Order: sequence, then C-alpha cells, then structure tokens
Amino acid sequence: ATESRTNDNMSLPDSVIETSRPVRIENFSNHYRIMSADSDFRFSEEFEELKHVGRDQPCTFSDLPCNRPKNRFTNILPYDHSRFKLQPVDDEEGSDYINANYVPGYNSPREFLVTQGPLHSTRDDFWRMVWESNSRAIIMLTRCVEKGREKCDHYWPYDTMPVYYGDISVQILNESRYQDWNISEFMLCRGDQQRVIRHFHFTTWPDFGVPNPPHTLVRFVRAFRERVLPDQRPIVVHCSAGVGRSGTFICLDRILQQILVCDYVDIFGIVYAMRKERVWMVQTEQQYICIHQCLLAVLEGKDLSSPQ
Ligand SMILES: CCc1ccc(NS(=O)(=O)O)cc1
Repeated sequence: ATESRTNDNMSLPDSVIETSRPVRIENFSNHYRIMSADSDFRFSEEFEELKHVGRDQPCTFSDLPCNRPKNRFTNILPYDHSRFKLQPVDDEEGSDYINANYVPGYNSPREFLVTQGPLHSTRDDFWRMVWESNSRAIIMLTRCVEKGREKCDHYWPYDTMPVYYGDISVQILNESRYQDWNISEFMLCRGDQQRVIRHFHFTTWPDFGVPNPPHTLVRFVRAFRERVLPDQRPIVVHCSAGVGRSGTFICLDRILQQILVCDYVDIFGIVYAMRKERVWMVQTEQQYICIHQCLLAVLEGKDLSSPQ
C-alpha cells in the first residue's frame, strides 16, 4: 500500500521538504508498519539520512587546551553557535565553557539546555549553568554508574545536609521514589538568593539502549510535564554524553504535546532540528524506532497505565 504523508508542504522550498517528513496521525500505524517491514529497513534508511546533519559546524571552544579536560567524551563536543556560555570569571580563559547546548522544544527554540553528565571536576560549572540559565528543572536519564563504569558524577548531596558546589549551596528538600524514576526538590542558594528546582531522575534506561517497555518513557515524560508547565525558563536535560537518551526524551516530549493540536507528526524533522544544535541527538536507530513505538502506544491507548 502506498503511504500518505501530509502533502500540504508541497508549496515549501525543496530545502525545507528535505528537512522534514511529516506523517498524518491517522496514518501513523500504517506508516510504522511500512517503515518496520523487512527488519526495519526503511527506519534504517531514514535514520541514516540524519547521519551528517549539523556536523559541518565548528566546535572551536571545546577544543581549547583549557577546555579539553571538561569534556567527558572527546567526540561529543558542543557546537559554538548554540553552546551555553557561563558568566566569565575574571579573565580566566575557558571560564565561560561547559559542554552544553540549547536545543529547541515544542514550546520555544531554546527550551532545553542539553549537557553531558557532569564530571567531578565540572560539577561546580554544572550548578553555575543551572543557576545562570535560570533553569527550574533538571532531567537526568542515566545512573551514575552502569555496568561498573562511571556515567555521571553524583553531583547532588547524598543526604539532606546542604552542600556547596562552588558558591552555590544545594540542599535536598524532599524525594519521591517510583519504580523507574525518582523526583526530588532541591533548594539552591547563591548569595542572598534562594530558588527551588525539581530533579527528575529516570533510573532504568540502559546506555545505548531503550526503556523497556517503551511506554515507561511516555509515563516519565507525563510525570515530568504534569509538574513542570511550559514557561520561558530552560530545562536542563542530561544523560552521560548528553546526546542519545537526552535527544530521545526531548523528541518524545515534543510529539506528545504536538499531537494535542496537530494532525501530523514529524519525528524526522524534530531530530533533524535537534542535530543542528547538538551532535548525535537520538544516537541509535533503536532509540529512533523507540520514539515511534512510544507514539504508537499512545495513539493505540496502550500507555494509559496509572499516572505516577
Ligand atoms: C561514545 C560517547 C557516548 C557515550 C554514551 C552515549 N549515550 S548517552 O548520550 O545516552 O549518554 C553516547 C555517546
């Protein structure tokens, strides 16, 4: 059967058509069947077309000798044009650098601040970014240690005693534990200012993999969205490298809001747009397919398990 995509973008210039592949929601189940046929042959083809998106953009600052040690992975570097700049400290070279980029969401072009899992040596910079960006939530999509390997520093206190990270004090106010995630509130203090931010920690998403079952991720996105309403302040999202699981989360968050007001979804276009801002967003083909499986579960009403 031929597949019908929204053809209402035929009036757009070619360059836009190549960066988006909208699919009508009413046709999504059929689209998924076609794409996943023959061992996901068309999913593989489509994901491959995203391979080089954004890769021609410079990452000059990440490569400065003073900044190289601040990168968890030498091949996961922030593009200059979308990087978050910390307030420089005196004339200290590199003091404005952190491995983090602004990435668009459904609600704004700079809705998310996507970053690597902090290193022990960069966790003070991480908290400075949270404070200076006026962020009010952190989404953490990795455990600190997985299969014996450190994926992320434990950058927050282990108990309710306040801890200083640079000149920022962090204190856990409360923590709620669920099967696949924990939700906490932290009090941040810097000078005479105080702020409360929320920490959403998904604890069962294996690196390079996908949540099992996929709709666990749908429930996590919903648990986040019902507690953090859209406003102008960015949301910090990180995993270990800040590309695979972070990109998958953001893409699903976008489409779950979009399907409430649109009769089509454009997963290819969302990943394309994210990869223009940060490298490798949605890292693996399985993560790309997982986004489609999550949407299919939602459209078929299979994700309506009890809300957290
Ligand atoms: C090779 C560097 C690298 C390590 C880990 C990941 N996965 S993650 O972005 O989901 O944390 C992606 C890339």
